[in-house]
Amino acid sequence: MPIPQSFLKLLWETLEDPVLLTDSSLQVINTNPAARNFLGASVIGSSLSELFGKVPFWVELVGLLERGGQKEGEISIGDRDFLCRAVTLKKGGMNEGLLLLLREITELRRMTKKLELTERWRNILYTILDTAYEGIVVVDENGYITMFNQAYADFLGVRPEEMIGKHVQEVIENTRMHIVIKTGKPEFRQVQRIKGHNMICDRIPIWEGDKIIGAVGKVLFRDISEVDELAEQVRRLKKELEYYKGQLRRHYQQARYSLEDIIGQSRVIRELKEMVNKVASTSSTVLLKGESGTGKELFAHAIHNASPRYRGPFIKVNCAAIPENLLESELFGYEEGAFTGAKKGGKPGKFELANGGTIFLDEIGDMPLNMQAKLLRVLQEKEIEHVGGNRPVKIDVRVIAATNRDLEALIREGRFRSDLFYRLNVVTFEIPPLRQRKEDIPLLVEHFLDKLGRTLGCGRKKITPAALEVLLQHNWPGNVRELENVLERALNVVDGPEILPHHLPPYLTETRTFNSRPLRPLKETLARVEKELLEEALRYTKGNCLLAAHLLGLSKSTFYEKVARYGLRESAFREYGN
Ligand SMILES: Nc1ncnc2c1ncn2[C@@H]1O[C@H](COP(=O)(O)OP(=O)(O)OP(=O)(O)O)[C@@H](O)[C@H]1O
Repeated sequence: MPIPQSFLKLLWETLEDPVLLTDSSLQVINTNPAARNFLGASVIGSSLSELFGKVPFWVELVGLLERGGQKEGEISIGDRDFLCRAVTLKKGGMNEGLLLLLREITELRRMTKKLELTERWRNILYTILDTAYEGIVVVDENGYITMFNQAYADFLGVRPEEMIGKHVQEVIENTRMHIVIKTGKPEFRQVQRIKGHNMICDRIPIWEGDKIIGAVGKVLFRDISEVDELAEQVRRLKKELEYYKGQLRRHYQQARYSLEDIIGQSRVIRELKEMVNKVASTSSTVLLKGESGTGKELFAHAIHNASPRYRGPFIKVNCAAIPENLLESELFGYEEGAFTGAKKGGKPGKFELANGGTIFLDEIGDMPLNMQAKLLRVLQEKEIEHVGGNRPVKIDVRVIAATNRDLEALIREGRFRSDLFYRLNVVTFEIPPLRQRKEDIPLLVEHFLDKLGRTLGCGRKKITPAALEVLLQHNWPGNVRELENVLERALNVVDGPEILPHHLPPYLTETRTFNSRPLRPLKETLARVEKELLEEALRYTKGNCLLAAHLLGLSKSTFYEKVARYGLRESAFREYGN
């Protein structure tokens, strides 16, 4: 029996899901009241691409219109999501438009996401529980077990899944979990005897608003005797720590680098290395100048190691890192009772620790003016005075100072004493920035690949000529330190045997690409981009000009005109067929 018209009309009027009818140009020509309520009366006459955006589903609708049949897909309108079923409407064997039935799935999607999130957290929680060292048990408001972790199960010799659903008193001896659920009072660090062991337990009620919904029990240590064992272990480790601290102190009081560790074949580096040999035999004060990361500290070590003092200590002081009020006592030491907090018996300063060796005063340009005066006196008198003391102590120390500041400019600004500058400036090493000795880069790269390969344990990697070229093009404001960091980063991302340009930090390659992009007249560039887009659309639609025109938002005639202008049509059809 045919369905009466009145029934269809009623269905159309009362259906809660929006329904849209379009013509062959995908323009909305009619809707049911639900669609108008949701999208507004102005929806009639608007095109689907305006409503949906040119999402993949819209593209499929264009195809559907040509082929006929039906399709289902997901679309978003505003912040709402819909499942959309599209059916071709036929008239006289021709596809004259589409009928679109929308079903809102926003809430469904939200719930699905929420469920996925809950599931993920549940997995995380279970993993944490099962990898915890402590035994953990969770009970519900009636004392029935809802969670039981692996550690607890191992201790009791049971299987966690078999414990779920049992009453806690059935499973754990001397438990008070069922009491904690009633009192609501947490119990911490309680001793509980289980399987002949004295365990330390926490029992914590779980509240939901003002209602107790369960409790968590934690067994902190498997047995108190373990606490004693741990305490013994801590005592032993402390002793070891003291021993290694001493070793470390001795290590840092020695210069670690010598001349062979200074890599570079540039003329200036060769000359500086020769100079190291010359000045090493004397005790003259040396001033090392150069930007940060150029290798000043390396040279300081090398000078000390090449000198007759090489068996003596090498003490480094970073003048910028020590707070101003501590610098004097750090450098010259203090007597007992010199100030509140002073150590019993006093403390020797860095100059005394460096006796018979070298003191390396790094960042000397940052030394406060009053300390500069005191340092000048030490350099002249070759003796120091403890803070809080009044008898001078003779010292035999070679001073090497370093700075990345322009000391002459600081003198002009009244921030550095000129008399100290002349005292320090006996022998000066000017270490040039890396950008002025780029010929050293390949050797440095090889050196760092060797060194880092060993320390990172990733083996010896190679560098491709293209990646080396990127390094040679860079300006290296951070000098050798920056180069070393860049290579370390590259070794952390490289997975094959060779470092390629894309393993280097993007800031090195990006500037190069930007700088090297050729500038062409705008018209020429726009035409090239337009041609590329037409080709891309034809390729995507496998030569379907109508669809390609739709995709680019062009009328058929404009599209054909452009295709002809760029001589594309024939080649596109030949290559991909229609
Ligand atoms: N010629 C070189 N050969 C090998 N390694 C070098 C060279 N120059 C510098 N380095 C390395 O670069 C890093 C920075 O060097 P160093 O600390 O000596 O620089 P610096 O000039 O003292 O820096 P800052 O002024 O910031 O203290 C170190 O790891 C050092 O070993």
